[in-house]
Amino acid sequence: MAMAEPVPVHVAGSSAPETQSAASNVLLFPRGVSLALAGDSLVVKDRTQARCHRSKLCGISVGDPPAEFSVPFYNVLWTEVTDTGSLTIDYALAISKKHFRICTLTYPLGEQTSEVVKWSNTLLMRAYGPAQRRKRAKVLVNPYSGPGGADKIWEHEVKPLFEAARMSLDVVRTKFSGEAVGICENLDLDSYDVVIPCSGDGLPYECINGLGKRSDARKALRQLAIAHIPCGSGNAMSCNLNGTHRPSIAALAIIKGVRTPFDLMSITQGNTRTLSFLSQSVGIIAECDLGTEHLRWLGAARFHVGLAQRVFSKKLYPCDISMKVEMSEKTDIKAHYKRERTESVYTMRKEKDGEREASLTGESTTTESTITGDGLPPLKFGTINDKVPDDWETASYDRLGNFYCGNMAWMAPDANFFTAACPNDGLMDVVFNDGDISAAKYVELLTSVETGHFFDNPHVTYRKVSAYRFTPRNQEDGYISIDGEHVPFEPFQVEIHQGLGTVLSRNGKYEAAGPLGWEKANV
Ligand SMILES: Nc1ncnc2c1ncn2[C@@H]1O[C@H](COP(=O)(O)OP(=O)(O)OP(=O)(O)O)[C@@H](O)[C@H]1O
Repeated sequence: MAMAEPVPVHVAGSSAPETQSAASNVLLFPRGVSLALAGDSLVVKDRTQARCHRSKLCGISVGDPPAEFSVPFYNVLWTEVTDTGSLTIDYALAISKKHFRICTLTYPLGEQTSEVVKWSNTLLMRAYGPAQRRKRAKVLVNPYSGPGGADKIWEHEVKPLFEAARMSLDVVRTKFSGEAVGICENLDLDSYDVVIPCSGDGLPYECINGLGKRSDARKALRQLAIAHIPCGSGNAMSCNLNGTHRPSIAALAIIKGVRTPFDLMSITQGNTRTLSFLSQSVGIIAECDLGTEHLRWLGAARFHVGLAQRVFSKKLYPCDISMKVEMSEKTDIKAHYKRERTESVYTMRKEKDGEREASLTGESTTTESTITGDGLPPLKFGTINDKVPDDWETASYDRLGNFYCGNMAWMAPDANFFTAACPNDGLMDVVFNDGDISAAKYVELLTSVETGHFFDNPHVTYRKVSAYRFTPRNQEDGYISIDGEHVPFEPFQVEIHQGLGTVLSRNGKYEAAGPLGWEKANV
């Protein structure tokens, strides 16, 4: 980090009103050094600082430093005029497609700092936009997530970025399965803005269920956002909200993340009620997810290996499915998606100014959440133990190969199963297909997930539903996966609660591209 000598700076335009609007965004320093707020970037003219911006060949810096370089506002982590009279700017510099390095610009100032303070505040405003600055985070690191390595990821790739962004961090390394449930159940809501699991999708599931167990569950789920640093093998939450499964890129997305209302699903099974944020599956996908634990060391590849092993078996999963179908035509679903993407004003949850709901009363539970509510919204359609409502569509499926219900688009990197999913449309996306199609067709079907053609594949039934019940038939045992967790092989019922939860997202929407051609849908 190079330091300029301490001399008064001049804010260009401050003594020349006629040019002020164009030039007051520029700080001038001696020897031709300047910092300018231009478009969506900070433009730095400073050869000494430009050394780390030299072009790279095979990762090695070559050539002379450029005369100037720009730092996207998105990458600016913090800026301030320090007590000792220096202007500092911390930013994240992409050193590869996967990693950032933190760089600091420091310029000692003279006496004339009020204009610089103003300039620095403008830079902060542009760097953060509507996102909350200096978020107060409860961080939960699962050392055993995915292929392992969450400790290192947190220490080396994530924590330095959060610290540079002046976030306040309260970090817990989880010691046993289920610990995050208790932590979130007992968290002081007013001390944190966000809970950040550094894990796979298992820990966010625990966090949401911990908040859901509280007597003030609705308030807690609304007030505390969940954000995700990807350290597991699937990392769906981070893919959808941060647009990446790379930890340091996710960290920057969280620093700049906006509070976004997020649908959650209630699952009733036996006498329990739990929350699901991601998916439920029965059939080939559930088996791949839950039957490949021994391949955990493979990271994301374990799902591919699992699929390849099972595609040829043509196993069938007979069942009854009842659904409250809201949309069944793919053209209608594309139009709905277009409306959500382009017209929705309900994409950002305001920061905490008077938005907090009154605390809800109710008994606090320390054991499994029971069906009676416990601060969660009441169930509109009853539970698995009630009669199926008359207006639901019920059918028997003797040849089912896969049933998959999702609330997010990507289930893993490159696995955009629920192309039309939206974060707060109050609807779940359901896909299912027969299991006795040829292996070649199956492979084509699964490949179409990666190419973005899955939604339009004629073998795929795609629906938007607000509730459903799944009842397995004629099978002794099998896999049911709720957010990747193994639950008993018993009937279950699901209903969605619009905007019950809050997440941090990069843009107030999912990062997936949507079903092909949605832009041209007739709305
Ligand atoms: N210290 C720990 N020891 C053992 N299990 C833990 C510990 N901390 C958390 N867990 C459990 O590990 C499970 C898996 O966690 P996590 O989601 O982080 O990783 P993952 O399953 O590898 O990710 P993915 O869902 O992407 O495959 C969670 O259900 C959690 O309860």
